[in-house]
Amino acid sequence: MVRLGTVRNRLHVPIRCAALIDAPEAAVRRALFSRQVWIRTAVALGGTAEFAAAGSRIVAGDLARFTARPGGRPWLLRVGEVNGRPTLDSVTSTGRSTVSVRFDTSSSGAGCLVTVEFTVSSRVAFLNACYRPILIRYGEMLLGMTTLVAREPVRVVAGAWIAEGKVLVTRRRDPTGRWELPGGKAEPGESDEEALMRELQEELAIRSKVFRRIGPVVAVAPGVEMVCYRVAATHDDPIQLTDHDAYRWVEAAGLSTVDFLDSDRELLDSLRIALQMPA
Ligand SMILES: Nc1nc2c([nH]c(=O)n2[C@H]2C[C@H](O)[C@@H](COP(=O)(O)OP(=O)(O)OP(=O)(O)O)O2)c(=O)[nH]1
Repeated sequence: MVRLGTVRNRLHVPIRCAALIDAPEAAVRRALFSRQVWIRTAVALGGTAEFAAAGSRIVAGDLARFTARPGGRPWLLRVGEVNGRPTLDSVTSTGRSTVSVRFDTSSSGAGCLVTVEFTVSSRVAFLNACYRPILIRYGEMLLGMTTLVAREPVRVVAGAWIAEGKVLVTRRRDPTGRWELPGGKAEPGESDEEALMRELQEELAIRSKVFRRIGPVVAVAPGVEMVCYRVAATHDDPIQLTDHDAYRWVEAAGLSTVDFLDSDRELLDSLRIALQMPA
C-alpha cells in the first residue's frame, strides 16, 4: 500500500514480492545469489546492473550499480548482511531517495519460498509512488529469472591440466579428502570455457587456456552433470591452493591409484589417452 505524506516526513514503502519455487533450496539460492540473475533481470527491463568486484556471486562488501535505463541516473548499492541474510543498501542517496533490498529463501514441503523486499525512503512522497511499479516489476522479473535458473541443470566443469605427460589432481578440503580435477560449477550464463578459466584462477591462482573436451558427460548427482576439458597454464603463475589442501602431478600409470571422486573414475580411460597426446 502506498502511503502519501508530506515533504517533512521521510516515508518508507515496503514492497514485498514472493514466489514458491519447485526446486531444491540449494539450487534456488545458487540462482538468487548469482550476479547474472540480477544483471539479466535489469537488462530484461531495459536497464543495467554492474558489480564492482571480480567474481560471479553476490557477496557482502561488493558495490552494485543499477540504472532503470542505459545512461539513466544510477543507484549505487552496497551488498551487506543483516543477521546472515544478504542485503543491498543505498551507498549514497540520489539526493531524494534511498533504497534497500532484502532477499532470502526458506524451504518448506511445498517447495522453496523466495522473498524479495524493497524499502524506498524518500523525502518526497510522490517519489514513493513513482518507484513502486518499477520495483514491483524488478522483483517479479527477478523471481522469474531465479525460477528459470534454479531449474536448469547444474554444469560442473573440470580441468585436466596436462604438462610433461602428467595431469594435475587436487585433494578436496573436506573430511573425505578425496581427489578430483580442479574446476567447479558454471554460473548461469557462463560458457564452459569462461567457467573453467574462472575456477582455475580462483582455485589455483593460474591463468589458463581451455582446449578440447575429454571423455563423456558424467552424471554427478540428480540435476548435476560434469564435463572435462584439457587445459594449460598460459603464464608461469605459481600454484596457490584456495579450495584444496594438496595437489600432485600424476602420470597415466598412476591414475588408478588415486582415490578419486566416483564420477571422475568415468573419465580415467579418456584421461589416459589424453596424456599420450599433444594438446
Ligand atoms: N571440481 C570438480 N568437481 C567435481 C569433480 N568430480 C565431481 O564429482 N565433482 C563434484 C563435486 C561437487 O559436488 C561439484 C563441484 O562443485 P564445486 O567444486 O563448485 O563445489 P562444491 O560442491 O565444493 O561447493 P559449492 O559450490 O556447492 O559451494 O562436482 C571434479 O573432478 N572436479
